[in-house]
Amino acid sequence: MVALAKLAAGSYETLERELQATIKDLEAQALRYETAINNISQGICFFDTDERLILSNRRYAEIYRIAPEQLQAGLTLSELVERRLAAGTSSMAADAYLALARSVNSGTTSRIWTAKLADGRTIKVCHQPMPGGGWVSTHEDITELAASRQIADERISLQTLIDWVPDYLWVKDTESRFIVANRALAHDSGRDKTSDMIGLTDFDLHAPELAQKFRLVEQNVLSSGRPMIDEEEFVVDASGAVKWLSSTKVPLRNVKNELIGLVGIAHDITARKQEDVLRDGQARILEMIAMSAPLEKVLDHLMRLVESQLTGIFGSVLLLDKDGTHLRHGAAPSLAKEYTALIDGIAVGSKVGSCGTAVYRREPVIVTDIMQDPLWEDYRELVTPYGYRSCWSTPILSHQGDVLGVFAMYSMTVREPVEAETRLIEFTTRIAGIAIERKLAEDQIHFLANHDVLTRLPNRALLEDRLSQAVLYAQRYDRWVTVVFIDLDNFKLVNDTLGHNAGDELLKTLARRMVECVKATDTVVRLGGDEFVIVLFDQPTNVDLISESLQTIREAIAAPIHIAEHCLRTTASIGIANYPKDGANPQTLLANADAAMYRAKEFGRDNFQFYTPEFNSRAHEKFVLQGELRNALVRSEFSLLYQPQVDLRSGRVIAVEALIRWTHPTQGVVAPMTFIPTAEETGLIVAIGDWVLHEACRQNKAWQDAGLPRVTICVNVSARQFRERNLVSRVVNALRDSGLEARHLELEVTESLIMQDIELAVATMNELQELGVQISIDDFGTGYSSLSALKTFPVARLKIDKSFIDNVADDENDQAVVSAVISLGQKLNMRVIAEGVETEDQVAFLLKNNCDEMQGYHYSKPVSAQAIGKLLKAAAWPPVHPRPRQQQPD
Ligand SMILES: Nc1nc2c(ncn2[C@@H]2O[C@@H]3COP(=O)(O)O[C@H]4[C@@H](O)[C@H](n5cnc6c(=O)[nH]c(N)nc65)O[C@@H]4COP(=O)(O)O[C@H]3[C@H]2O)c(=O)[nH]1
Repeated sequence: MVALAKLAAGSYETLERELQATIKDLEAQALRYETAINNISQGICFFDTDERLILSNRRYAEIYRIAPEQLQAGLTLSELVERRLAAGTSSMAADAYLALARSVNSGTTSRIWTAKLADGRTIKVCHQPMPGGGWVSTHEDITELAASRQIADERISLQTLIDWVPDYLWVKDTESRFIVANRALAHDSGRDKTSDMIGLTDFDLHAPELAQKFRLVEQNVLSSGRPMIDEEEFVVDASGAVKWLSSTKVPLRNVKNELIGLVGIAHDITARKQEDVLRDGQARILEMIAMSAPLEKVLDHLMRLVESQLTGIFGSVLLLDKDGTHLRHGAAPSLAKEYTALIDGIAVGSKVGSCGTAVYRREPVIVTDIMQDPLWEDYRELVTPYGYRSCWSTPILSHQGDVLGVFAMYSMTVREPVEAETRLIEFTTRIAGIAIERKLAEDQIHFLANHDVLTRLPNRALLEDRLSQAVLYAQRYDRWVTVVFIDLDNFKLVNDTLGHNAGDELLKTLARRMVECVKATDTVVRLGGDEFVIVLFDQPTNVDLISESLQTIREAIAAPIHIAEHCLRTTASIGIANYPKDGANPQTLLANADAAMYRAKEFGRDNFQFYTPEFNSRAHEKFVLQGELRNALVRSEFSLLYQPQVDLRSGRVIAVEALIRWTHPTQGVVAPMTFIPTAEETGLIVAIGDWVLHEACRQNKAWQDAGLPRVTICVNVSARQFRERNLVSRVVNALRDSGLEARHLELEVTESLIMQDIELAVATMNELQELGVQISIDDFGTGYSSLSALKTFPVARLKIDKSFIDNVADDENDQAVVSAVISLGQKLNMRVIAEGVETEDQVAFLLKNNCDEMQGYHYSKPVSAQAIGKLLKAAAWPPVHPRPRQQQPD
């Protein structure tokens, strides 16, 4: 357009000149352009939209080995492909190539790829679509670069590969020398570079035994040609840590299949192994706890288990003392023994190292540097010689949250626990808590099984054991053992009058006193109720010295005891048996001390008796007696005698006392005092008493039915009978069966019987009185009746005990007592009868002192029912103090 304008305006010559110049310029420009294109190092070609070649350079012709003249403009893409195929520089078949090229050409973005030519060269192709259609592509021969890259890649990637593997990887020759080792193996073998491993053997890295073990395994692989797969092995690495490995060792062959060494790979399974050890260890410890293994052993195992999991850690368990203020050694298998001895018994407090403080605070105390932490200020000197630098303590708690002890981990380095250690602390304190709690529960069960809960003294179960030990000791050292059997007198009275709490308090006080007055090696046992046994260990072979100890015990028991507002004095019946004189074994000694105690009771209580062999024959007799008594009722061997009771003023028989007799098949007539106590002990008295009641009522009714003057029949009731709940209904039965009116029956109860349980006694007496039955107090004066209590008793008569009557004629004291009782009884509206009256003087005294009635040999011994019948039949009553008409021997 510019040229035409000029043509219109100027001359042709000018135009031609300008045109020539422009053509020249363009030609020069094209030449420069072609020169430039031909001189670049990459092949280049341009194609138009019709896939016809616009331009290609020389390098392109060179790369594809096509003569430049065969690459004229206008050449089609498929013709070009044909030429490359012919030149052997195509990367694929013609169709495939055309398909690929067209798919690339249809895109709008550039693509780069590497083509591998048929002649082996590698060409990098960069393809760029042109805005108006067609494309330009550059081609670079990178054959050499690719080759060197490949070599570099292979080399670098193999080492990199194996170095990145955290497992151990190695290749060894047939002499077990390392040819290749990865970084992990070199590092753990203490080598800086992997190349430092080359040529080394296991003997350069491990202890000889371990190296030999590896050598044998590898030689086995090499000689058999069979791989070893996933075998567990352990090594000690350069840092001294033990590692468990799962190793695979495979024979290595060259292309000719010749054995040239082996390839090994080993995977670190230490963590898994530790988990296994921990799991197995935990199971083992729980089993030990379940099997009641000693606590020290369980804790020792636990500490070793903890230490097996960690490196450079020492475990320790301290147990909280019963007093709750001190810590005792529990287990610390790896701590220095001297150190554990020094901290044994350490106090709990706010600044007592890690352990004492952790228990005090009831929370973990982590001391990372013992040398700096103020909690250790007072203990630094103590710990310094052992080099412990950090101590992490955690209280061991029961499931209820009570502190049982403390677990500590000591380390020689200044640090705090890592996560794994914290987990292990939790695990350990939990297991230790279970073990300690179990032990405490067992101790408690054991204590309860062997001790009396009230007094906390050993019980019968422990007695034999302690006594056996004492006997063994005495045997060996030629000493004595003294067994003291103690039965408190009238303990029941305290229980009944002051209540069970007072009784318990009394027992506890006496138990404490007994313990205080014997040696620590002696044993005080509560057998139950009010019975105690003391085993005096290691006694001198001298009865006098033993008596001294006994006297101390008696005094301890007798000292006043203040309970609430009461001041009590207790006495005891004590029996003593000594080893070896009175028995060679615990059972005999106990039985003989018991027999001696009974003897003391028979002797009127509040005394002690040494065992003598006669006690045994007595015990034997008692045993036989019991058997015979059981049969006596069935065989009707019992009978009753009757002793008259006379009105002192009128001389009339106003009552008769029924007194039992036993006609023994071989011994003849046996007096009641011989068998009544045994009948009481065995309970047979209840049946016997029932029989007496029925027989006495029946006899009295028989006398009445015979038309004889009416008298009261007096029947003795024993304590045991009185305690029977159905005493009243038994009395009702006897009255009903006999048809006797209640007012003609009197029950004699002893003063001590009433005092055993005043409330119950008064209630029963009231019931009987309501029936119309009379009550009298037998043996009055021997018991403990207080006057105020006496007033409340529904009692018709007091019987003054024979012991006061015996000497009443001469003894002023007895006279005073008897006259006092007479006036007392009369003031209380009771009649008073004197028992055991034998002489005229006694009668005279009684008459003078206004006694109401009397009973005794002076008038009549106990006689048969017939004799009483005759006596009653006599029409004329004897004068005031006559001799009886007839007397039969008792
Ligand atoms: N030396 C002497 N003794 C005299 C005289 N007057 C009476 N006695 C004896 O004194 C005892 C009086 O009976 P007790 O005090 O109830 O003492 C009775 C009573 O406690 C008990 N007893 C007797 N029969 C029975 C019974 O059927 N049941 C119960 N539970 N105990 C009975 O046995 C005890 C002794 O009975 P006995 O041997 O029959 O002895 C009787 C009687 O024979 C006397 O002037 N001089």
